[in-house]
Amino acid sequence: MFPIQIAPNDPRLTQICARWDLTPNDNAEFSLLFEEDILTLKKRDEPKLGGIMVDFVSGAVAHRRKFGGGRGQAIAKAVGLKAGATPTVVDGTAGLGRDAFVLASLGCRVLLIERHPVVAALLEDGLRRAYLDGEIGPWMQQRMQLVHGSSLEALDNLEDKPDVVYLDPMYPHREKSALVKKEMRVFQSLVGADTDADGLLAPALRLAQKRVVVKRPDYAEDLDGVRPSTRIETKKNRFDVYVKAAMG
Ligand SMILES: C[S@@+](CC[C@H](N)C(=O)[O-])C[C@H]1O[C@@H](n2cnc3c(N)ncnc32)[C@H](O)[C@@H]1O
Repeated sequence: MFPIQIAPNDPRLTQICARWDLTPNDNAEFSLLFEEDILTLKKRDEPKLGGIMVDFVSGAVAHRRKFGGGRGQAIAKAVGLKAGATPTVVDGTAGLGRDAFVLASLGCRVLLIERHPVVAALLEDGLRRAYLDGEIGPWMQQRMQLVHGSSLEALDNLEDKPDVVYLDPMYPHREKSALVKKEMRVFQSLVGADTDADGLLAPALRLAQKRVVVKRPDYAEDLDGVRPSTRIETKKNRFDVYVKAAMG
């Protein structure tokens, strides 16, 4: 049960609490509210940080889909997207679904697994609105599906083996907190560090047919101390690629 503050007279929030096992609590650190039909999370004592929400239809994520470099992006190369190869992907650490959305918008079918109930609630709300959108709704319904649970178990229980398992666990930030984007600060204080992330690599390698891709900050050590087959570097991050078989 995760304690959360909600507006008591909004029946949509009462439903969300029941569905995601959230406990309405007036003194909770975080509050959930609808802002213009968008489920939003705020840190109660730090309103200046603003809210976090999932919006695939407009805003930064939609902008990146339209103008963000398509299959030339590092993440696309890392999962092996190329002419004639559009891999299926399990995103084992879905978060706010941004990376998964980039891959889905490039044609990949992505199963998103998220264990934090509040993050999963925000993600489901973002998917609900995206599924209804006239432009992206039809392919979103086909390509992005959410599962709530821990990938530490779920990866070993999936029947359909994807080409790629993608992992982006939380990593403690090195930058001074003032430099971390406001939205990221709310997200980090909600989720914390994924200290058990090393345990994801082995089940990911068992499940993926072709490769496992791990997104890491450039200063981070290898996941579970295992050296990848290759690395794709970006300005702040790198994608560690563990190759099992050629993309074909
Ligand atoms: C850094 S965020 C991922 C951000 C995501 N790549 C994006 O583009 O929005 C990491 C997320 O993974 C989730 N997570 C960590 N370990 C997990 C596990 N074992 N199973 C499912 N979700 C997990 C955390 O709750 C958090 O929401």
